[in-house]
Amino acid sequence: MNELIIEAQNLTRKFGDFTAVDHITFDVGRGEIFGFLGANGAGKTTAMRMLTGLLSPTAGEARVAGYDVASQAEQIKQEIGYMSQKFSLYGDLTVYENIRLYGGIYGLGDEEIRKKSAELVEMLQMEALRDKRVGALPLGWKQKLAFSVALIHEPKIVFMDEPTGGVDPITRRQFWEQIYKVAEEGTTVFVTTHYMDEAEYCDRVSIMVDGRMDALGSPAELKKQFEAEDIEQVFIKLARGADRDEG
Ligand SMILES: Nc1ncnc2c1ncn2[C@@H]1O[C@H](COP(=O)(O)OP(=O)(O)OP(=O)(O)O)[C@@H](O)[C@H]1O
Repeated sequence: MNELIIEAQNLTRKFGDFTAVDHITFDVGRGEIFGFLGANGAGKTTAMRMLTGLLSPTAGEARVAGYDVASQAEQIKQEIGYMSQKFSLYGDLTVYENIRLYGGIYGLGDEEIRKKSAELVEMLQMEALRDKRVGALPLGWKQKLAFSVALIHEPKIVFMDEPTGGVDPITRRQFWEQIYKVAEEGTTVFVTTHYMDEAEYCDRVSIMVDGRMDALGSPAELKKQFEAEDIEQVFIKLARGADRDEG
């Protein structure tokens, strides 16, 4: 594999006696699209919080973009983008205002923000919507905008937590075209999803069960290993053995 953007070794997080993430070991390369799957409560959010420097591990270690998650969280925040359904754009601000706001949050200068805002609005073909309130846009547009905004500071890796929830398959497919483009340009994409067709679009997929990473490989490798027709079947075979499912 080329340059490694994530290197996790026995990464673990306990809450009291409960082990939410249990010694996970994996690498993710530059420009790779890495799918992070698991049933509700499997430990995905906890693992992502550690990888983004928001929560310290109780054992093991991880480096993201070359920085240690436990001791260099501030440097990591400069190198990553983050997008989730729950935490994202400001509905009361316009498209343009959101872009400018995030440019500021990510530490870009005024001139850079002006340049980037114009580029993003054009790339998204949102010129006509520039001054519209984001709250009034269709969900699919909001998602595309949130993705672009997460990339405004040209991070090495973007973490996405169920980025396409709630939209139709065609809009999801269009969103994935954007993901491919960004990955081709060298940005690593780390994505959680509940849509099994999306898992098939990833270069590699990991499946978490009860805090452990029970499967890791390309979609083709996993289908072969688990003698399954598709990733959904792999997922079901693994999830059947799980103790936790809070869904
Ligand atoms: N702060 C906390 N204190 C105690 N337990 C926690 C805490 N955060 C998470 N957990 C527990 O750790 C386990 C893993 O939770 P986590 O949110 O990481 O799962 P998940 O895979 O992201 O699930 P979902 O898909 O529902 O978001 C769950 O059993 C959860 O209740």
